[in-house]
Amino acid sequence: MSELTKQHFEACSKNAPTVTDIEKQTLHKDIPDWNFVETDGEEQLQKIFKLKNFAQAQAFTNKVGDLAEAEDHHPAILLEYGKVTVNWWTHAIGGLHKNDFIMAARTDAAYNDME
Ligand SMILES: C[C@H](O)[C@H](O)[C@H]1CNC2=NC(N)=NC(=O)C2=N1
Repeated sequence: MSELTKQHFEACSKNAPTVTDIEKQTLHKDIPDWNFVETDGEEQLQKIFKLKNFAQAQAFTNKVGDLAEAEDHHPAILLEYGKVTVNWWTHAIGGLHKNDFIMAARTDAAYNDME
């Protein structure tokens, strides 16, 4: 499990900077299966998770929802049969903050708990 999962979640104001390219590269090493995507001009982390069926995908979606509520930091989640697509970014700054990498690592841990 990535050490990032245990890192402290930082309070993030709308004046906080997005991660630098160097920070991005370093943080990405902990969550290498996540892809950088751009949606509406905002950079996001995205990963597609495979599950056995709809019920499992729904259960995983709920786990991710619980992680989000615990930190008041929310992803976009697309729930499909046997498949969940999760996007993390920080709406307040219109891009990526370290918090998004922490949430991605926690999402991976929640997925590993499903198996
Ligand atoms: C008021 C509330 O704390 C904010 O609107 C939160 C809610 N969840 C959030 N989630 C994400 N991903 N980014 C935010 O900037 C954000 N802001």
